[in-house]
Amino acid sequence: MKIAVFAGDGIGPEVTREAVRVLQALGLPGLELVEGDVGGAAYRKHGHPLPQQTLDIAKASGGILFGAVGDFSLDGLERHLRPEQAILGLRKELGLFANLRPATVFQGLEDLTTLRPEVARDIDLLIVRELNGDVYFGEKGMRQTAEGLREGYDIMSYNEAEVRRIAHVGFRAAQGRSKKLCSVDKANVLETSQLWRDVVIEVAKEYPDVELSHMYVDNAAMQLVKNPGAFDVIVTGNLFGDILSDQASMCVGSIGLLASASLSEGSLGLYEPIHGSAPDIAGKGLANPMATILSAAMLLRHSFGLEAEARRIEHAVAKALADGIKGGDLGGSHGTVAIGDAVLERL
Ligand SMILES: NC(=O)c1ccc[n+]([C@@H]2O[C@H](COP(=O)([O-])OP(=O)(O)OC[C@H]3O[C@@H](n4cnc5c(N)ncnc54)[C@H](O)[C@@H]3O)[C@@H](O)[C@H]2O)c1
Ligand SMILES: CC(C)[C@H](C(=O)O)[C@@H](O)C(=O)O
Ligand SMILES: [Mg+2]
Repeated sequence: MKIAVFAGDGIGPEVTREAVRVLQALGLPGLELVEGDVGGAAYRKHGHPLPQQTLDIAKASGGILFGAVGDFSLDGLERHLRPEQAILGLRKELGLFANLRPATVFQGLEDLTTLRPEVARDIDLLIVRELNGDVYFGEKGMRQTAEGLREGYDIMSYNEAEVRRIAHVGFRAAQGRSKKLCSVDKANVLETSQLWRDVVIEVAKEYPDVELSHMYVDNAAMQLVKNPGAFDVIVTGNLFGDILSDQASMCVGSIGLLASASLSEGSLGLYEPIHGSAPDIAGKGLANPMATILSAAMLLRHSFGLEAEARRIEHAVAKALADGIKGGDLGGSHGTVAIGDAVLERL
């Protein structure tokens, strides 16, 4: 089994190292890890955030473990050379259109959240985020208005095929859980969202066992804090899913806990924490690697069908948390390596 490891920038290499140690400790037969450069690190070395050799490594692998990209000192580069283009390029080039971002409160650890424990207690939700379209990939640029003012623009659009394929992912995910799907949009204002809603309603006819509801994204942001336990599966577009998943992470406890899977039509997937390169704590050994370790579990489950091994990792993380192993993001004092050690001890 060949796994590509793209550590990236900032805390990316620190958290990825711990996830790799966990993968290695499982004794998986034929495990082969192949490293590749992405992000600002790749730009500095090769002049591009997503070099061809990295793409080749990705395509030759069965799954990709990704750290994070982003380097503020490179934010002045033309957009196509900025570090973030590595992750955007991989998602697009590899057809990784379905982003699964689960947010579940760890049992007995309701006090990790900044919400009141009785509000957070029931959180067990899954955000299904479309990852290949929306305002992220539309035409964009800078121009001048007739009055000579600078104007930035980004075209938001979805076609019906793009909405249909992510809607199916959402409905199937709901079928495997408690059969409730909430589609989040902004159909009261955006044509993109009206089409989204129309198509989701059409697809719903194929899933009579799933209860479909719709919610505007502003209300969804509010309900995620008011009554997060009421959500099961949320299906939404690229931009709304990005924002709501960071919010959901804090409902659970910390952005350092949330893993993700970005899936294609085939078995190739990319697995990464939902957080970024965290330049404010990079290089200090302070980052919580649990989100990346949990992403490695998702990799084993979704790309290699190794459910038992995935659960071993998830139980070890939950046990470490229950035993009081907490990073600074959770008000604790354990560093990156100490958290990795603690998970390894409990595998
Ligand atoms: N998929 C990705 O690679 C990805 C995702 C988000 C942001 N980014 C990039 O990362 C850079 C920083 O962005 P940002 O500051 O908005 O978001 P961020 O997620 O990097 O950090 C936000 C806050 O959360 C904290 N944090 C994040 N991960 C943590 C962890 N594992 N443990 C403890 N604390 C953690 C950070 O210290 C910071 O205070 C930017 O260049 C951005 O574009 C990349
Ligand atoms: C780094 C950025 C391009 C990325 C996104 O917006 O998708 C990140 O915020 C994420 O959540 O994975
Ligand atoms: Mg994000």
